[in-house]
Amino acid sequence: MTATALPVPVVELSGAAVSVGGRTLWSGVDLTVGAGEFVAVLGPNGVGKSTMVKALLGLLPLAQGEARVLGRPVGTGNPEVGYLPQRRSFDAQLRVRGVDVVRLGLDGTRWGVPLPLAGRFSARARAAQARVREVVELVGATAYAHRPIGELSGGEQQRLLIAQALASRPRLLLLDEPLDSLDLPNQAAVAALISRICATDGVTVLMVAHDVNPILGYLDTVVYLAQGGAATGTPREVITSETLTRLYGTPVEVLTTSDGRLVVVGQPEAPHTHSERHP
Ligand SMILES: Nc1ncnc2c1ncn2[C@@H]1O[C@H](COP(=O)(O)OP(=O)(O)OP(=O)(O)O)[C@@H](O)[C@H]1O
Repeated sequence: MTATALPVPVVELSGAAVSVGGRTLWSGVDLTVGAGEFVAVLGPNGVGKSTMVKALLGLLPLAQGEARVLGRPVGTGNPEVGYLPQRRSFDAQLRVRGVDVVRLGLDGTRWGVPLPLAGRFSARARAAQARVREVVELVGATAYAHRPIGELSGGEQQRLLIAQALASRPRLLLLDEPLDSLDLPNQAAVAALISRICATDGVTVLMVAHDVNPILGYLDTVVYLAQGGAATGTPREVITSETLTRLYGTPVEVLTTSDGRLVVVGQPEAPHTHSERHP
């Protein structure tokens, strides 16, 4: 009898540690993430959440342990990995349309160079247009995607940027604080959208976030980073008063609401600016 091959994990970290400038940010991180899972990377400011994304992109070598993405050692320029970096904003005067920004996710290097007339009607161009339409619809941005991106709200811009990252059909999407600067209803809406993308398209999403509450109901796995330690597992395993108090070094309480949802109270607030990097 032939044994059925187990699916290859999308993200695997084993005994992983990262150092910058000779300082260890986090260590001993073990994580296995499968297809279609929604994972949040959480923890206080400066603990190294973005650095974890950079390590998975192959931009920063691990100091210890091993990192594999889609069964292979991490490397740069993997077309199966989509990435949305932290803190993007568009100038209010920018006239480029939302759909053009999304299209950049397919052929970024050719942006702004008009195709020759014949090229505009080629099968390839038609397929690209169809894909842009499809992802714009998927993120619910059809109504405003033809407007200049600079005129759109933060939440609308964020949806179009997620569409851009999805355009090339990545199997892993790395999002660095995509909810930053969104109001609470928009944070919940974008979290619901990401969860839908995981479920319907089988895309694995690893997202850095500050506040766990708006996304908690959608997460399969959480990674809490803290100085000198880390905890990974399902929200129910990791999000406990005891674990978060230990990781943050300050009292954090986890409550269960009458309808069974977890709520984290007392998690240190994220400052609006990164004072140590942007005085
Ligand atoms: N290339 C680098 N060289 C030196 N230090 C760095 C480098 N990149 C990051 N750091 C430092 O590593 C630490 C972790 O940075 P990182 O951006 O990963 O934190 P974070 O948890 O994402 O923070 P935040 O919540 O504030 O966005 C910070 O102290 C930062 O200044």
